[in-house]
Amino acid sequence: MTNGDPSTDDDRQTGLVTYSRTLLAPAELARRDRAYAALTEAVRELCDAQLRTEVDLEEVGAVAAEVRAVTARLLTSARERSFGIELGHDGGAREHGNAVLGLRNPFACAVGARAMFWDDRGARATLELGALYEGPPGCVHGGVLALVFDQLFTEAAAAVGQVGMTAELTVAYRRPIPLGTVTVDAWLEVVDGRKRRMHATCHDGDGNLTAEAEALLVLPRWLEGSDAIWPKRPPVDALDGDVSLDPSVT
Ligand SMILES: CCCCCCCCCCCCCCCC(=O)SCCNC(=O)CCNC(=O)[C@H](O)C(C)(C)COP(=O)(O)OP(=O)(O)OC[C@H]1O[C@@H](n2cnc3c(N)ncnc32)[C@H](O)[C@@H]1OP(=O)(O)O
Repeated sequence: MTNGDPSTDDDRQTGLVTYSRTLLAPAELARRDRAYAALTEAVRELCDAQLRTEVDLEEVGAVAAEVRAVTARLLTSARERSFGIELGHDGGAREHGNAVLGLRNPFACAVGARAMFWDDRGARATLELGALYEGPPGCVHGGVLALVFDQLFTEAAAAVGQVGMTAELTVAYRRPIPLGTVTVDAWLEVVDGRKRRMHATCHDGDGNLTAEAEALLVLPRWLEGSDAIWPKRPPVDALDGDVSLDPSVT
């Protein structure tokens, strides 16, 4: 099965994971990633503007027609299914459709300098969760935070070489989280065979502890001893430097 994208070859199957491999030269792949990252950012800005605009209704109608026309242009050539996982030239995995950190997903909040970073105990991120992520008025949606924790736990486990899938996730919401800057931090606490027990915190922009989470990650039986490839993330010291939109792009 292929993913309908002529720039990738047939899929490689590892357990339940399907990989495709790019057929593009490295420079072309990087050029393409930059172009799609710019498009994604533009769409993200559009979504925010669409949510907050107060232009008159005639203008709203005109913009809706223009956006539909743009959508039709994009669909003149499009994949038939989700992005999935591709393998880059360095063998690294590219999951550009991922809902939290996908390079081509406008809903993703952990991209560029806001990426999820790895260190020797886990992973963390400083995110900007604006109006698009609202739950209680002026505050971050609890489900959005659970989504962020779910991905962060996976990252933290991978950072210390203990990959797994989320089997259980519990969030304790301690106080409302104002929209804006949010810092999340996750680490591995206990490994018991294929089970990994994780812990995480969330702080708001003023440094208040707003939520804590626990998760049980399990290395799936089908993944044990397999050659599944896990994405690599930038080290935490990249936080102070220039972070590319996609760490797999060199
Ligand atoms: C991973 C693949 C990627 C590969 C390449 C990379 C690609 C890069 C991907 C990036 C990915 C990002 C992803 C973001 C984070 C998600 O969104 S993860 C998605 C949400 N989670 C899921 O879809 C998981 C669905 N559940 C499952 O697939 C399976 O139930 C599990 C969790 C893998 C476990 O299945 P299993 O391997 O058959 O485990 P099993 O042998 O039944 O149990 C093992 C142990 O775990 C315990 N256990 C299992 N489930 C539970 C549970 N729910 N509660 C309590 N205990 C449990 C069992 O009791 C058992 O304990 P012991 O008897 O050993 O003490």
